Amino acid sequence: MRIDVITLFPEFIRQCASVGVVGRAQERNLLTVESWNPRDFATDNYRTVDGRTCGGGPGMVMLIQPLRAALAAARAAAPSAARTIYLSPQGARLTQARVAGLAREERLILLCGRYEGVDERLIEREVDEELSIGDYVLSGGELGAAVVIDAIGRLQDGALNDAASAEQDSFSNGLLDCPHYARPMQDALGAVPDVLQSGNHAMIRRWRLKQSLGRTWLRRPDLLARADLDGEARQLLEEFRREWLA
Ligand SMILES: NC(=O)c1ccc(NCc2ccccc2)nc1
Repeated sequence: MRIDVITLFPEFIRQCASVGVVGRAQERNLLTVESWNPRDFATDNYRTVDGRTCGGGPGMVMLIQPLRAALAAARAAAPSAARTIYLSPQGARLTQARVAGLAREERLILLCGRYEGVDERLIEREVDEELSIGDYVLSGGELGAAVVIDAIGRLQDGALNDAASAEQDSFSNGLLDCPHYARPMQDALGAVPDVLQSGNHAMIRRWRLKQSLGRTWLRRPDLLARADLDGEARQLLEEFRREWLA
């Protein structure tokens, strides 16, 4: 998969995509992340990329011309068509389900706004989808792009050493994740739950599912309301609730 990022801070994106699982995915040629700086495509002597807001008001808006030229260069850099995504507070909320869909695309172009954002005409004409990583305003779309790159990168086949861990992630089944423990089994902070030391994998699977259901019930009832629970899950949740309320 190839992701091209249009950003005034290419170094930031390059760094984010060079560490950890995403960096390894790039080394394994599972993912390519390239950045394009609109300032390199500005045609005036001052390399201007922003302009005053028409109609007055505070702040600046990113100009059409440098962005269109950078987008055209990014598109021309590889043969296949690319879905163009604009990171903005006005976008649809990013969810794991949406990430899973985007992870199957062959190419993405991520457009990062700065200042008050991008000229609306560019969004209408060149952007396929607006995405928001949450209901808050940042100084730029780059952190949103980094989030999208990370969430998608780790889902590329071969990126995670143990593919199962992507399946068992929080949200991959619509529930929160269960608790995790490592050695020592006994520590000043407490003991690892006995079931995890039992070696009984059926019991361990049930315990983990029960913990995920219980945590989702306690912390994110909104997710639980949307989850499609089978018979076993409903029974385990009931057990958890009974024990919790006892
Ligand atoms: N919540 C998000 O995903 C997000 C994305 C970008 C951003 N800041 C840049 C910007 C500001 C205004 C209009 C368009 C882009 N802040 C938050």
